[in-house]
Amino acid sequence: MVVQVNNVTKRYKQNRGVNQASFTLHNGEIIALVGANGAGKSTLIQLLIKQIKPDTGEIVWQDNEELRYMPDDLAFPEALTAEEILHLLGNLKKVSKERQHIILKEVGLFEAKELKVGQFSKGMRQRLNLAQSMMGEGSLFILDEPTNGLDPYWIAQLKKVLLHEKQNGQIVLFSTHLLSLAEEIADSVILLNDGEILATGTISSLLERENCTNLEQVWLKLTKKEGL
Ligand SMILES: Nc1ncnc2c1ncn2[C@@H]1O[C@H](COP(=O)(O)OP(=O)(O)OP(=O)(O)O)[C@@H](O)[C@H]1O
Repeated sequence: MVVQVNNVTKRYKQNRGVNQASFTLHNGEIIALVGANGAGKSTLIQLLIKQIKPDTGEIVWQDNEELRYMPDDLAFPEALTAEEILHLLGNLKKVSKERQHIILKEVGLFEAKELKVGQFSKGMRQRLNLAQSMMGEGSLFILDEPTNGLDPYWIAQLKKVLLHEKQNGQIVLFSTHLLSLAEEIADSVILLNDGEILATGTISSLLERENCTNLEQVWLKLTKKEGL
């Protein structure tokens, strides 16, 4: 499956949002969406998941439009347990109990499955958020700042999950402020700044084109933050 984003613009007040974004997403590819606070990453993600509509431009899907999504923050009912929440969502998304338990194990919440979410730490809530996004169908997997609140062990586990999804032929698109993570696991990068795509392409092509040795240098150079 391929997703094409053609000249997509979404303007909020003061012209912020996303301006004339164009790129193509391919199967079996991990794409990192990077950019400063307010650059437009979440806006672009909301456009991709059809939570908002573009003012102009279009997003064209070559195949069915099913996707899975991990928002940057997801409030769960505090009085329910992790198992109950996955069970409810599993019924909606037709995911077997066995698969629900496998996912709980993958995100390290199997032992805590009978604890109420109200007793969860921030990292545990984020892992439950990851778990809900791993359920269901769809060949586009979108994650908005998935490392938020995760400790180094769980960031390492998240990397494994994303690489595994890629091996299964998924398109994995995630936003992040961790440029080293983008460099480590992403095939390509979309660098947003003030709603504009400043650069897009494979990591190696960006490094070569900008004559830089790492993504941080590319980011500082293109966003003109060198020397700050
Ligand atoms: N619903 C909205 N109404 C008005 N302005 C908005 C809305 N959503 C986003 N914006 C503005 O659009 C711009 C891009 O915001 P967005 O949340 O997409 O950035 P981001 O790159 O995800 O930022 P961060 O790294 O801080 O999460 C910002 O200037 C923001 O204030």
